[in-house]
Amino acid sequence: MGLMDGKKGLILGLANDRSIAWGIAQALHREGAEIGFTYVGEALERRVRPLAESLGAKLIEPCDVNSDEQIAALMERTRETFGQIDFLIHAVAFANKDELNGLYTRTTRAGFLLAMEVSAYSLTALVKAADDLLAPNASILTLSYHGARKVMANYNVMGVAKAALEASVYYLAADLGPRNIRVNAISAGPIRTLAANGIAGFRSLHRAFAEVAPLRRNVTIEDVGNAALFLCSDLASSITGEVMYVDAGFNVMGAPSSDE
Ligand SMILES: NC(=O)c1ccc[n+]([C@@H]2O[C@H](COP(=O)([O-])OP(=O)(O)OC[C@H]3O[C@@H](n4cnc5c(N)ncnc54)[C@H](O)[C@@H]3O)[C@@H](O)[C@H]2O)c1
Repeated sequence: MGLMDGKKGLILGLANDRSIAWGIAQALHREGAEIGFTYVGEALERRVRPLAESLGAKLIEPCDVNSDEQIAALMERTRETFGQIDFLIHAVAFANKDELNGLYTRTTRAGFLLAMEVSAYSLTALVKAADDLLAPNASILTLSYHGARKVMANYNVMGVAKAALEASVYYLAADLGPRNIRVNAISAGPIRTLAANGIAGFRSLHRAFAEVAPLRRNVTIEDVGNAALFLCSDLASSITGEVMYVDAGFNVMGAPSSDE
């Protein structure tokens, strides 16, 4: 018996086998979930399709979250393939590389709006479009980062977008709670992925993190996948509106320990 037996849903944000979405997909699949995947553009489709097929995916569709038409088409295909869905995983974010270095005060209007649209509004757009597909007990999950709450050098406009994303989790949880639909976020520690490559100084941030975190290590996509599995399963049936840290404890530290 798997924790996700009989559950079906969508994962948006798979780019390659280093994606957090891949860690989540593997954990949910291992416990019996049936998963549909999306991709953006042909280059990513070539990477996503074989990964999705290796998990027996019946639905692999394009979806640029900035397009209401593509979101609507995705939900139509989802209805045909699955009927209702029990989970929706949003592992999507983007900001121009130019905005992810130096001073936050240099953020452009266009760069701000783009980061907000892809990284924050898209969760609301997806939930809105999936509304009548969501089964009672469905679980919605997004990915945040500590830069939403504390200043992280170079994270800049993405920190502001993640703050909006976390607030969206609260409001969506309040709206959908009466239907027993849960909405949560995982705030993951830094992981070397395609998206993380765009952030200036990420390598040294990644290294320093493991020196400061109470567990003295970085987190993996498997760690995040297992936490996502918990939040999407019935084990977490009373948890909603929560931003759960999966960060080896980094967020509780004020100053680094002086034990070495
Ligand atoms: N890697 C980290 O250190 C870290 C830490 C905390 C949170 N996160 C968050 O985890 C999530 C997944 O990122 P990742 O690190 O696995 O990187 P990733 O590059 O593997 O995934 C990012 C995904 O966003 C998708 N995307 C970008 N623009 C899109 C659009 N317009 N429409 C649809 N999809 C779009 C990309 O195709 C890609 O699949 C993101 O929200 C990211 O901010 C990452």
